[in-house]
Amino acid sequence: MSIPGLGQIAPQQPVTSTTRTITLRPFWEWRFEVPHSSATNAGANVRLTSGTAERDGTELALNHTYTFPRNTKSKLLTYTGATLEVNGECVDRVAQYNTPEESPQLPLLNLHFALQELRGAAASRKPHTGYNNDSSSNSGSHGDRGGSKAPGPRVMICGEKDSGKTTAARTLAALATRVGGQPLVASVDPRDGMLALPGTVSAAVFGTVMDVEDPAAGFGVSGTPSSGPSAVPVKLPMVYYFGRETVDEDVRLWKQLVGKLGSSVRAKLEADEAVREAGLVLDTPATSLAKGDLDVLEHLVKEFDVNIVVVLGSPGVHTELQRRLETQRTAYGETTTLILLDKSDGVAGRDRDFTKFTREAAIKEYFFGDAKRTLSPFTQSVSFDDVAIFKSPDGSYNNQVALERAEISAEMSHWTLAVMNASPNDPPESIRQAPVVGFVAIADVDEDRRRLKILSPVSGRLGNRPMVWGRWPEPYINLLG
Ligand SMILES: Nc1ncnc2c1ncn2[C@@H]1O[C@H](COP(=O)(O)OP(=O)(O)OP(=O)(O)O)[C@@H](O)[C@H]1O
Repeated sequence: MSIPGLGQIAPQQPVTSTTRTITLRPFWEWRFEVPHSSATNAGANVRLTSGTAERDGTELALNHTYTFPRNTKSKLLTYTGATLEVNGECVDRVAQYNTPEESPQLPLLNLHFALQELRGAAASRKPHTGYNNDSSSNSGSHGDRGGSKAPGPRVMICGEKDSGKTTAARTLAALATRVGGQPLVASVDPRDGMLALPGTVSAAVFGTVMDVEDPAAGFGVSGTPSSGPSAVPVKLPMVYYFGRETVDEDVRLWKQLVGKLGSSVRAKLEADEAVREAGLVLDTPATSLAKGDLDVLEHLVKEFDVNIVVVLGSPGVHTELQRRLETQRTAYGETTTLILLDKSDGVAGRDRDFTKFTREAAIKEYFFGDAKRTLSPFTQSVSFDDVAIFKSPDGSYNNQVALERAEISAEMSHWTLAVMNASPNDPPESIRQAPVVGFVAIADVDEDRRRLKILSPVSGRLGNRPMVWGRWPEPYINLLG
């Protein structure tokens, strides 16, 4: 049980240049926030000078200075006790717990150990045979594998907005990776964008350490292959483009894309023994008790063969899901276990300015890199008639109308488009549901000469691949400015 607010000292005012020493006892958390209004742009520098500490499951190296950039809200936690040296601009506080049992981290840690046991059990089962995975199948059509051997745990994390879902998913993945596991991690919350720009759903194998300094703590675009060096081994995500902010803006399309992602996940669990053993961690969109939200979660349980559902801080959602899932079985014949965990009182709320800054920073980082690695994107001037840009016809919510070719217009300026792994001549529906190979940004539109200036992370002809112009994230002004 966590006791909200127990022993916390009042938040400090932003400190600009003094170096401070923070001493943490076991299970204490150093909670910090680097404001996006930080004047210096330098962020906060933190050095672990003794003991051990981690950010969302990934350990910090001793005596290495980490820089947390603007717009980071997070915590460093220690299980053993630690001393930190902190310098730079941040608002921080220490959450103190008299015993480990009071820490909101303990239930998550216990969950990790329980998952490790299930992974061990999966390893002792032989992989199943005879299941013919159809990766082109759509939602719900993945068949019964009752006779086959189940993979390791498929854990879905759900809860209300700002309940700590993504942090829990990242921590469980990092802890599994630390003991040599290679779990799949999937995010179907288009607001976040895991290892990809917002507006997407994605999945990747996490078999290596995450980037502690990333504002998204290893889920950001800096963790993917780029033309520059990388601080940590990159992950290779499977990405599908939704192009909307919330699921309810186009439930049908979201379900189709989740179906594609589910097929990719099943194929990966099937093909790779280490991944099969470690299973899946699934991060979900924020949920209320509304019927539509619960339908979304139920859909995910089926699509990803979820056998463990973790509900953070919402007894109502827990009870309702329990009722809905009681009689259901996974494709491996398993029942689904529901676990209700307290929401940590440390989870930070994020207002619209914060999330907008985060999105814009992700887009900028995708093309230009960050303080640690500068990328040099390519700018190409192309005739509009030599590229294939698709969009949904205006007003066509819930996907009743197929994609159509976009007409050139100044409105395209500064939008980010998804480049699809398809041919421009494919049917619009196939284009829409194709995997994403990358993103480009429209830097300028010349309607008179029918030319576009397009920014892309790599060189290469753009006409070979169709591009999709969504409705979200909003255009990022002045990428080249
Ligand atoms: N114990 C903590 N101390 C300080 N910050 C925390 C703590 N736990 C989580 N955070 C931060 O709080 C913010 C929200 O957490 P998180 O993204 O995990 O919530 P979420 O439920 O996934 O949010 P959403 O509903 O928007 O998807 C993040 O910036 C995260 O790093």
